[in-house]
Amino acid sequence: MSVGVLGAGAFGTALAIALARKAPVQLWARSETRARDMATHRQNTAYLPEQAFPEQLMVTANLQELAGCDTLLLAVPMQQLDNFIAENAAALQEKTLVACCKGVDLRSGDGPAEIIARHLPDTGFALLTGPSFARDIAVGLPTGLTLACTDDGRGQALQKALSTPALRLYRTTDVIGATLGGALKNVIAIACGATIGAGLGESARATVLTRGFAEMQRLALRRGAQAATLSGLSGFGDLVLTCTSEQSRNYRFGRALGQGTTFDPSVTVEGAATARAVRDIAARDDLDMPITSAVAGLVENRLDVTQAMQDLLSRSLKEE
Ligand SMILES: NC(=O)C1=CN([C@@H]2O[C@H](COP(=O)(O)OP(=O)(O)OC[C@H]3O[C@@H](n4cnc5c(N)ncnc54)[C@H](OP(=O)(O)O)[C@@H]3O)[C@@H](O)[C@H]2O)C=CC1
Ligand SMILES: O=C(CO)COP(=O)(O)O
Repeated sequence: MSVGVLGAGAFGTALAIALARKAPVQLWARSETRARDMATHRQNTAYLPEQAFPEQLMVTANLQELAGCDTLLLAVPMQQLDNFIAENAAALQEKTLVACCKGVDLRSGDGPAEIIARHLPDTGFALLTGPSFARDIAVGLPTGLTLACTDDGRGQALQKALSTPALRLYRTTDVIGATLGGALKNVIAIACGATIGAGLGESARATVLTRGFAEMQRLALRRGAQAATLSGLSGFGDLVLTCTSEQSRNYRFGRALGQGTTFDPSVTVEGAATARAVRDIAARDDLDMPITSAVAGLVENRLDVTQAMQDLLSRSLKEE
């Protein structure tokens, strides 16, 4: 299997570094200047400074140079995926595409699998997700991930090719569960960050995390996911990581909302758009997702954290 990585941000670069420790990898950046800078300095100074590239990592801004790769990892942000696939469909045909993004597209309400199937219906698809910070992967720290693929034969081949001594991939055919777990944990991480930022305490955060997990399960099970996927790495595992770590951009964004401070708008915060997309899906499906709705309200500046918490606490009492 020959692997290329499309998207040279933090995650794409980290995956390329990890995989290039065992076999040649091509990393594609959309910016010629960035690609040249990385090739010269053998590191990604913009997104992942001080992580030296292995010898077998090649960088390019020319997609044609990845023509020989049979497997392409897509590491662009979720809200860019639709346009990215549409613009580059010709180069992506007849490849196996492994989406590495976490979220739900705001325009269509779709996840990566549906978006790719719409543009490239005959292309092999898998999703790589789970609790993993880019820097940890790049450094070579032990990390467990979920590889979701409906075609289990393809899934087994990808699991083998993309696992390394430090990166341990678990396999599932439940693409729906893996997609929704990875998308929704970012929304709940914003809520947890806001809770801590507003000084509401760690007990409150534990409640938000746990009731957030109940929301994740409610939506995912309704959409056909398996319960075991939600309690696995791509669901519960990533939820715990993202809701409790200062490394998480979603958590830090939520904390800034809670503190009433500004947050750099150029930073990728997948949970912000996903909260709005999922709030709309839940309304259509007649599902109760109060924490997700509260996060959508915070992101849209219709609510502040005090009001959001007041709304959540004043709901009628219910069974767990
Ligand atoms: N960072 C992490 O720890 C993890 C991230 N992920 C997921 O990976 C995905 C990517 O995140 P991450 O790498 O962190 O994000 P970053 O913000 O670090 O990087 C985003 C990258 O995508 C590129 N990009 C943006 N839009 C386009 C486009 N239209 N066409 C081509 N390239 C584009 C950017 O290019 P440019 O620099 O030119 O703007 C940049 O290289 C997200 O869905 C995230 O949830 C998953 C697990 C861990
Ligand atoms: O998905 C991640 C960890 O698994 C990265 O989280 P952030 O996007 O919040 O930084």
